[in-house]
Amino acid sequence: MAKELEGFNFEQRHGKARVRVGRVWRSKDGCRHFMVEWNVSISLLSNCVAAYVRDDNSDIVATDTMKNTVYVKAKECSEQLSAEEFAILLGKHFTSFYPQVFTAIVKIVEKPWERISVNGQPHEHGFKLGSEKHTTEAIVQKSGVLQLISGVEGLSLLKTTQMDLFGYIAKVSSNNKWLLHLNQETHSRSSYLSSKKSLFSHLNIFFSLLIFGVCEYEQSGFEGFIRDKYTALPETRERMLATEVTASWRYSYESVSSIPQKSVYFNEQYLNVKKVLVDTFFGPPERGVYSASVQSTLLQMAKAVLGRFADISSVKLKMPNIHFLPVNISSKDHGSIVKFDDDVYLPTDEPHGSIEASLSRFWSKM
Ligand SMILES: O=c1[nH]c(=O)c2[nH]c(=O)[nH]c2[nH]1
Repeated sequence: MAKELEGFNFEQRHGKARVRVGRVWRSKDGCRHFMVEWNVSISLLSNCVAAYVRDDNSDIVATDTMKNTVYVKAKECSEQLSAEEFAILLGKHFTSFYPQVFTAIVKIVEKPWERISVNGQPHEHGFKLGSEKHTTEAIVQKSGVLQLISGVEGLSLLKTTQMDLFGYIAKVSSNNKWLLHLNQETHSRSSYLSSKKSLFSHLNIFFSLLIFGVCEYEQSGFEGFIRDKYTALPETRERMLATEVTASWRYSYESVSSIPQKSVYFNEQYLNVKKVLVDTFFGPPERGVYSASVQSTLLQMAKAVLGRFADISSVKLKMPNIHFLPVNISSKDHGSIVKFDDDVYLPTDEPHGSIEASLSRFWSKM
């Protein structure tokens, strides 16, 4: 909240960032362990202007106390809970325990420890580190008003340029039981290409098109953009599409008392949303889905989330376009040494395209 101070607007907050805590819970028989590792950042909005203007710290909640509180509350949580619930629990504590504090902002990044399987059997107490991270931010007011945002960061996704039309049809045919008899000598793409003029091949193409309708076999392209004297990028319907998704979504629960009571509800929701994002990016396993641009894929992903989850009011996606550059090498003496044929790429991480957008329901406040 802005305050007038000696003719200026003044806003302040203070907190403790990056408090790391691990918590283990055990099943009733003690055999199965559950664990989380959280990185907690707390920011308190409070009436402590005197500390800035009069060297009077009497209204300050020490950031060291905030750090200790994370461990005390983790200890007190005897049942496993989600990062969202822990963030809300901390927010409720700071805003109710201290008269000076009117708002608490608690962010948590959960490290992706996943239960390991040994010989296909889930291990009782063994974990390995996964890749993308579950994030959350709870903003809790003294009145109990809540804003709850969850997200995922570091979700790296890539779809390769799809094979050409004949390769695609060969794959479709060889995976399709009732076409298999037409397809005895066409399991590999090269044998397919060498026999592509045969009657069988034409029948394959015919039946494949019949079954799958319009043959949308490319996975990603980028065409029809502005061309001018600065533009060198060729148009394409065949390219690698790689990104590292950062997504955040706002839940529609508006008070701490209205959140679902099921203890790991938000963990389940995190997995559900992530699945919808990933499935929408890739499309069905056999066919995939064409991406006309990162922008178009991003919007489809955002729409899928809002379409699927009634308790999510808005979603924000950041999807850098991580370029895989075609490799073409030629020498003065030998001419072309490597000619790009949708096969050899130079992976890069910078520069990268930066594409982000958010989508909200009309009644959303995000
Ligand atoms: O999907 C894309 N969107 C862009 O805005 C863009 N710009 C660019 O150079 N390549 C791409 N690809």
